Amino acid sequence: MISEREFASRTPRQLQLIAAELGEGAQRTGCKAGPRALLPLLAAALREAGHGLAPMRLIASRPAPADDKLTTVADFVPRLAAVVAQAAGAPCAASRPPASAASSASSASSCAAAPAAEAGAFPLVIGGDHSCAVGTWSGMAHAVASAHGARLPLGLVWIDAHLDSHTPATSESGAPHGMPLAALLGEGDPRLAALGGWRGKVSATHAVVVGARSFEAGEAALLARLGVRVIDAVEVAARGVSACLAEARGIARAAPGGYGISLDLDAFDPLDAPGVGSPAPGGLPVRATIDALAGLYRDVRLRGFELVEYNPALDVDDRTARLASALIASVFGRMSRSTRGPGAAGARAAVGLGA
Ligand SMILES: NC(=[NH2+])NCCC[C@H](N)C(=O)O
Repeated sequence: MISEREFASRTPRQLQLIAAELGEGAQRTGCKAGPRALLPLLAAALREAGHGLAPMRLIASRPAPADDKLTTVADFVPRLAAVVAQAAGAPCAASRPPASAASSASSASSCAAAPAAEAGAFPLVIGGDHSCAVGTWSGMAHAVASAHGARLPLGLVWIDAHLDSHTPATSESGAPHGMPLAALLGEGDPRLAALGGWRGKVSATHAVVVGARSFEAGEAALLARLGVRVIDAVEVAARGVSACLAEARGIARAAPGGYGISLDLDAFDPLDAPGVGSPAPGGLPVRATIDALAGLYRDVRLRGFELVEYNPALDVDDRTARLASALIASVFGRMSRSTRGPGAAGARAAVGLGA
């Protein structure tokens, strides 16, 4: 929960919903259908919370040989990065020379919509498998670099059952959705890690993983070597999700470039969120997590939000979709004086949790 002071200083920004239709980063490609299935629900929840929405932006991965997932992802990621950079307000080519292929793509596409882009919307990216995160946060880092004239690394709160911190050298599955955090920290395949010609869009000292419980030794070793704080599921159970998310936010929001939140729906228990690409038993308590994220949109240092890995084919009675919609209603809900504001209460009601 953010302070009243942060709330008061928040300049309202238009929300830009970006659908990242990417599924080839995972072994099962069903998350590609996630954004289209979720967006009507999420848009309704956001409108109900009083948000004006910029026209929705859809970006899809192109069909590619099914046997080369990394190529598919590496093709998709710069396009998503360009869209996010534009939404977040990176200036167009006329005002600054492009520093990279990604920024030049961004510049070209942003000029058409320059007035909206200059205002700087708040990107809300809906995946897609989690490899889309490389595009989301690289694009955000580009927008921040353009605005500040310097490459300021971002902080990132990574809420997930997995660490997603493999490089191709340590991954057993070879699936890119197990690699995005490593890439954003500057490690692994240069097509992802050095997108736009530079590495380290996210700073290791300002990156935090919350809820991890399913991972392999190689990725855990990488995060330990880099000094990334990992608050695993055991620690969350011991300390409570609210305290853990508050700590994570404290670490991330001190980053020079501001911070983002990337939330994988598999962070929740498969009983609460069955419609995900890679379910892992255990998980964050739904009600407490939704409450802990209430009103976060108004944190002035929060640059964007990402929700990923919804697989509609595996959902049961729309349980996961309703959870996602309640979560978004809470994050983007109106601030109230108490931590149990209308956003959080409405969110709980929407997932059948009562008040
Ligand atoms: N974004 C996700 N669902 N990632 C799951 C990754 C699972 C496993 N660690 C792998 O690398 O294949």
